[in-house]
Amino acid sequence: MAVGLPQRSEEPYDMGVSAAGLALQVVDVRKRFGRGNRSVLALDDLSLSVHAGEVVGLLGPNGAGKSTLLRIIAGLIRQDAGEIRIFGAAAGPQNRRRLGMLVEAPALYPFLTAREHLDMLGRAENNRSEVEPILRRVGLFAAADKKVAGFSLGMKQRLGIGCTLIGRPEAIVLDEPTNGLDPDGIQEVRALIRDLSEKDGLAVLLSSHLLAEVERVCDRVVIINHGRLAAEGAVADLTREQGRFHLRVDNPQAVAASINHETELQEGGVFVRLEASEVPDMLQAIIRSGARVHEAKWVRSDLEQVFLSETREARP
Ligand SMILES: Nc1ncnc2c1ncn2[C@@H]1O[C@H](COP(=O)(O)OP(=O)(O)OP(=O)(O)O)[C@@H](O)[C@H]1O
Repeated sequence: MAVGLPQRSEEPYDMGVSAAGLALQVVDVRKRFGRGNRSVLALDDLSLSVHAGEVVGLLGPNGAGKSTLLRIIAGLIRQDAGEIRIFGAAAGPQNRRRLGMLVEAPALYPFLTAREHLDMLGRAENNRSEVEPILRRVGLFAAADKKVAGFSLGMKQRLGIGCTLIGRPEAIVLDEPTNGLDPDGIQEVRALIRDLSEKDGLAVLLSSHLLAEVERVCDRVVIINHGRLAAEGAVADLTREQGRFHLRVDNPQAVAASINHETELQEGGVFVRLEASEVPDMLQAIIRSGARVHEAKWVRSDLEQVFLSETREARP
C-alpha cells in the first residue's frame, strides 16, 4: 500500500531557485583542518547539487571528504569558504529545517519503542499527527510498540530515518545508511529510500561505500577524491561512457596489434578501451584492414570500475 507522508502546507521560506528544482547546492566549499604544514585540506572548492526528488550518491575513497561535507551541510561544522544553499537560499537555522539529516549513527534509546521515539520528536516539533504515516512509511507499523532493544540493525536504521522525517523535510541527507546491515536490511533501506524519492518527492543525498548498492538506489552519483569533484553523472551515463568495446574476430591477436588503443584479449575476442565517440573510426579501420568481424558490441562498465578509474591517481 502506498503510504504518503504529509506534505508541508505552509511556505514560510524564500523559495528562490527551488522553483527550478534545486533542493541542495554546495558551492565552492573549502574546509581545512589544522594549521601550518600538518594541516589537511579536506574539501577543495567542491561544488555539487541535488535536485528535488532525486537520489544522489556521494562516493569517494577513505579520507576523500564525504563526512566533512555532510557535517557542513548539517551545520555541525563550518566551512572556511563557499556556501551551502538549501532550496535556493543560503543555509541557516530556518531552511535547515527543510532537511532531514542522519549524519551520525541514530541516537536511539533501547528502552523506548519506535512510536515513543517518534512521539517524542513529534512533540518537540509540535506535530504528532505525522507519527502514524511515518511508522508506515519506514515499515515499522507492526513493530511500533516494541522496544528498540529487540530491533535488528536494519529496523534501527529505518527508525533513524523515520526520526529524520519528523518535521516534514523536503530533502534528507544520510551518511552510510546501509553500513553494517545484512542483505535483508540493505534491501529494506534501499526500498525505503526509493519510496521517499518516488512517492514522497524527497531529494536524498547519501554517502556509501557499497558501490553496487549505490548503483541500485541512486539516480546520479558524485565521486569525490581529495576533496575535489572527480566525476558526476547518472549511473547509466558514467558506466556507458567508461565501457569497453568487444570485437569477436577470426584473428584476435592480429586485430589487437593493429588497433591504436588499449586492448585486452579475452573470451575469444578483443576488448578495446576507448571513448564511445572513437568507435566509428576504429570499426572502419578494422574493416578496411580486411579483418572478419563476427560481432561488435559496447560493454558497459560498472560503477566499481568507474570509481576505481576516477580515484586511481595519487594525491598531488
Ligand atoms: N576533525 C578533524 N580534524 C583533523 N582532520 C580531519 C578531521 N575530520 C576529518 N579530517 C581529515 O579530513 C580528510 C577528510 O576526512 P573525511 O572524514 O571527511 O573523509 P571521508 O571521505 O568521510 O572518509 P571515510 O570514508 O574514511 O569516512 C581526511 O584526511 C581526514 O583525516
